[in-house]
Amino acid sequence: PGAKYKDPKQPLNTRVDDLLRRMTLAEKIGQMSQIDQENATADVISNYFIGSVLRGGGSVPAADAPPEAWVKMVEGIQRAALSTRLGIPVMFGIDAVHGHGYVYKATVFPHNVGLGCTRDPELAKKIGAAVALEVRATGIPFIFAPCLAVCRDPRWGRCYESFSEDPKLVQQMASIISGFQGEIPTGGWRGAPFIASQHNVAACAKHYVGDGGTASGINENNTVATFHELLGIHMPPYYNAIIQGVSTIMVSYSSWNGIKMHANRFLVTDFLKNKLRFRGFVISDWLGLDRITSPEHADYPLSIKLGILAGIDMVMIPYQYVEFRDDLMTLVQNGTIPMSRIDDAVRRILRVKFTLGLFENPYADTSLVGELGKQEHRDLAREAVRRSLVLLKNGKPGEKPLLPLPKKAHGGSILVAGSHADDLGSQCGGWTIKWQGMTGNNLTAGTTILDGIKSAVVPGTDVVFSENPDAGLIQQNRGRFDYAIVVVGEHPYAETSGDNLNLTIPAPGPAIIQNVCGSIKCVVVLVSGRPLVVEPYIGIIDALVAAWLPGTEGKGISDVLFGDYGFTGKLSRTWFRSVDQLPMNVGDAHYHPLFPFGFGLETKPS
Ligand SMILES: OC[C@@H]1[C@@H](O)[C@H](O)[C@@H](O)c2nc(-c3ccccc3)cn21
Repeated sequence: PGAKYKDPKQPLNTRVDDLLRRMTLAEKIGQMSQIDQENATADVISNYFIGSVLRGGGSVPAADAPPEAWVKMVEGIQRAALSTRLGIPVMFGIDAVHGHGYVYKATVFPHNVGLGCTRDPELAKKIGAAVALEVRATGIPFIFAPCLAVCRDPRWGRCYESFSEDPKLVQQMASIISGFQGEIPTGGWRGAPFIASQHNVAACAKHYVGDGGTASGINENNTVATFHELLGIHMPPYYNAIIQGVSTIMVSYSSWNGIKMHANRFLVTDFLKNKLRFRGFVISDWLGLDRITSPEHADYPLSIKLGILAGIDMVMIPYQYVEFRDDLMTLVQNGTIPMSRIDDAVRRILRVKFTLGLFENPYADTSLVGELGKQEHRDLAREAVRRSLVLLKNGKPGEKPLLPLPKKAHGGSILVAGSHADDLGSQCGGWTIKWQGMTGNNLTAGTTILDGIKSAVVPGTDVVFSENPDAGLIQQNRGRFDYAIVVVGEHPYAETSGDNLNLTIPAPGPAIIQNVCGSIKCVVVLVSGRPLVVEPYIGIIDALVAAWLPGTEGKGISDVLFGDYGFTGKLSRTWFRSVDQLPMNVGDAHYHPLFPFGFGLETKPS
């Protein structure tokens, strides 16, 4: 009969043990190696027994590639892996962090900071399930999501990837994992990886642990906290992730009290693997081992020794696979790293691959290509946009509310102004088509906020769009407009490029607010990854809406502005008065925000 590990009727652990004992050290190290797709040729995959490939820095099959092209690319890599002696399938991973954002015409959902404002775990699950289908449409079974950071300082460039500053709200939204992977059966199955079907994907809870607590929000920096504070603020979401059977956990670039997380055996092995009984695999971040030293890669053998002994199982190398293999081989052969550590890593990786069904289904289910960007998913994203919006002001003191806006202007025109009114890329933010995101309207398929406004007003209504209207013109024409919608905010960024100490609305946003709102009744819609400085303008603004980074479904904003739906969102983060107050989070002794955590005005559907 064939080898036991190839028999799906065998118990999982029997398959793992049977396969492990057949593997050479080179094959084991291969399984621990994740390389970037840019160097994943058939020869490299087969000669180095590569276990995983990611789409990382910047490669796509082609510009505007359809799902079939992604399927073909992943298939080529898989065929090479299956041609090896033991035929262990490769696991392809990608950052589907707000929908399958890297893929042309995928549905792009609101980034996590906005989803947190819905406070709806069931919505999170539905989104997870939809994203899993869009990822599977491209033949990919593994995503580096969700980010479970508890962002404690909005100056951090990754704060929009965090559901909230409040660990309990992040724990609630961690239910997105049950959408990605499928709902774990009640009872039994504690801590072991769980993937329900070929319509689900292996998820990755990241970045373990305390990524959102770095000093002054400096990316990849140091989180100063007692163990009690770490457990109280940053650890809770990982309990929820493990209970849901999360398959993988990614280690943070950051340090805890000066110790690099990628070298922290106490937290990765003693606590996560032994105390919390996490049974999936732990993956490093990109060059995470290299960055244990400064300068990075200064002593790769030392980096590998510290990272692997800390408990990292799979290494996102992503290019130095020869050096990684050679150095790790040496460290095992000279006894620095025991074979038992290697076997633990490979066992965990194989457990996830068997649970994913990769041995039985190494190739894509091409019947799913139609799931990418499906209207049903776009409708779900539009609902998420509606429910993520937070109404911070509605009418000046003593004046009647401005929202919901009338769809029919009373004789006048409607002015739409601002850099973000007609910019699909900016409303999607980072991790969209490109790592850093893009501005403009031809990056993918979607509707801008302006598109939504135009389709919401009654036909014949004059909507005037001026990205950056001249102050004089506004003055002269002020009588012409019933009201104005000013859409301004941040341009796309990701990771360190988003670190920002002043958090002011980028120019020319403030000038546009002052020019327009100084003359015309205005609602300001802020497109940003986090709270920004608004206090200087709040007096001249009639209504203020936090829209966060809504993604491709811009109609979700006009749906609520014009009253088809009411505002229901509540702040997932404290809205500071001034950056001098930061960090300032709900529960702090000194807490004098402009708008507190949980704040949000409501309107009824009109
Ligand atoms: O894309 C893979 C992972 C992602 O999952 C992590 O959340 C994130 O920290 C990350 N940064 C880089 C990355 C950083 C600098 C240059 C090139 C790539 C790569 N990655």
